[in-house]
Amino acid sequence: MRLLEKIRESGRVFVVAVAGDSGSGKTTFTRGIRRLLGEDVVSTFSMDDYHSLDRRQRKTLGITPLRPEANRFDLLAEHLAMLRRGLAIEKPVYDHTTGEIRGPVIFKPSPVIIVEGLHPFYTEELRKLSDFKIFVDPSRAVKRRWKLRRDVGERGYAPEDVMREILEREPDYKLYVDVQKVYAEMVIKIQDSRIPPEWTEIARGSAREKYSVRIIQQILDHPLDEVDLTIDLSRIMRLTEREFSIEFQRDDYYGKRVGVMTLDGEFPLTMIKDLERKLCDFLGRDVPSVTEGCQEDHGSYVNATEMTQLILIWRFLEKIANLAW
Ligand SMILES: Nc1ncnc2c1ncn2[C@@H]1O[C@H](COP(=O)(O)OP(=O)(O)O)[C@@H](O)[C@H]1O
Ligand SMILES: O=C(COP(=O)(O)O)[C@H](O)[C@H](O)COP(=O)(O)O
Repeated sequence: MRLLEKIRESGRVFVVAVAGDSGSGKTTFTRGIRRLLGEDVVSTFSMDDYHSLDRRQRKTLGITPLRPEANRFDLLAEHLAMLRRGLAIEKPVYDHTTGEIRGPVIFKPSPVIIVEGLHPFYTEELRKLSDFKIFVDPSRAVKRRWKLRRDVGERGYAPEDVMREILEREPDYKLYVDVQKVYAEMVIKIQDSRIPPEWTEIARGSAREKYSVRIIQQILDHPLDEVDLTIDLSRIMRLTEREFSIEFQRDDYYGKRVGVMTLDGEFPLTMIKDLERKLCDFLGRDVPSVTEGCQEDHGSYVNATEMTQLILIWRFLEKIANLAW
C-alpha cells in the first residue's frame, strides 16, 4: 500500500515541527514541503500566533518575542494534542502588520500538520507532540540578508529598524531558540556557497545566489529504500556541467550519532530524477518537480536549498513510514 493511502487509512495526524529564528527560511521550506506533498495532505501554521504578549506589551516590558514568557507554550501543546486526536482547534492569530493578537479562527486537522516558529519544540511536552523535528540554521550573514529582504520588501519596515532588531534579538536567540538544535532530528545549516560565480554571470551582473547547505541528520535504523544520485561523468569531462560538491561524513552531535551531508553549488536535474521518481512511487501520487515552485528560472539545475527540500521530504517519509506501518 502506498504511503498516502496508508496515512489516510490510519486516520493519524502527523506533526512536523520546524524551528529557527525569524528570517531563517522556515516558511519557505514549509511551503516547499506543502507544495510537494500536496495541499490536501499538509496544512501549516505559524507559532507566531501563540505570542502571549502583543508588540505594545513587549515594548513596555522591554522583552523580545523570543523570551519564553512572551509565548503560550501550554496553549500550543493543548492545540497540538487536539489536532493529533483529529479535532479542530480555535487558534489565535498574530497580526504582523499591527503587532496585535486577534482571532480565534478555526483550524482543522489534516494528515500532516507543520508548525513552524521560534520554539515549536522548546518544552518536553511540545517535543512529545511532534513526530519530526527540524531546525533551520542559516549563518548570520545569510539570515541578515534574508530577513532584511523580507522585512523591508514585504513587511515594509525601515532597513535600520530591522538591523537594530536583529542585533537586539541575538542574545535571546542563543538562549531560547538555538538550544532546540539539541533535540532536532535534522539540522539544516545554510551558508553562502564556497563556489565563486562564473565570470559570465559577473559580466552580466546576474550572479545567482548559491548556497552551501549542511544537513545533519540522525542515522535511521530502518531506511526506506536505496536512491541513486546519478552523475553524468561525460558532461563533467566536457566541462558543460555547472559546479557542485557533495560531501558525507559521520559525526557526533550533542550525544547523537549523525550523518552530515554538505551540498554546495548547482546540481543537474538528472541527478535527482531517481529521488523524485521514488518519492512519487512511495507516496502513490505525482510530485511536482522542485524547480516548478522556484522564483527564478534555474534551467535544468537545482540549488543546494532546493535539493535539501527533497532530502528532507524523503527523510520525513522514512520516519512516518516507520511510525505508520
Ligand atoms: N532557500 C532560500 N533561498 C533564497 N532565499 C530564501 C530562502 N529561504 C528564505 N529566503 C528568503 O528569506 C526570506 C525569509 O524567509 P522565510 O521563509 O519567510 O523565513 P522565516 O519563516 O524563518 O521567518 C524570504 O522572504 C526569502 O526572501
Ligand atoms: O520573531 C518572530 C517570528 O518571526 P517570523 O514570522 O519572521 O518567523 C515574531 O513573531 C515577530 O518578530 C513578532 O514581533 P513583531 O511583530 O513585533 O516584529
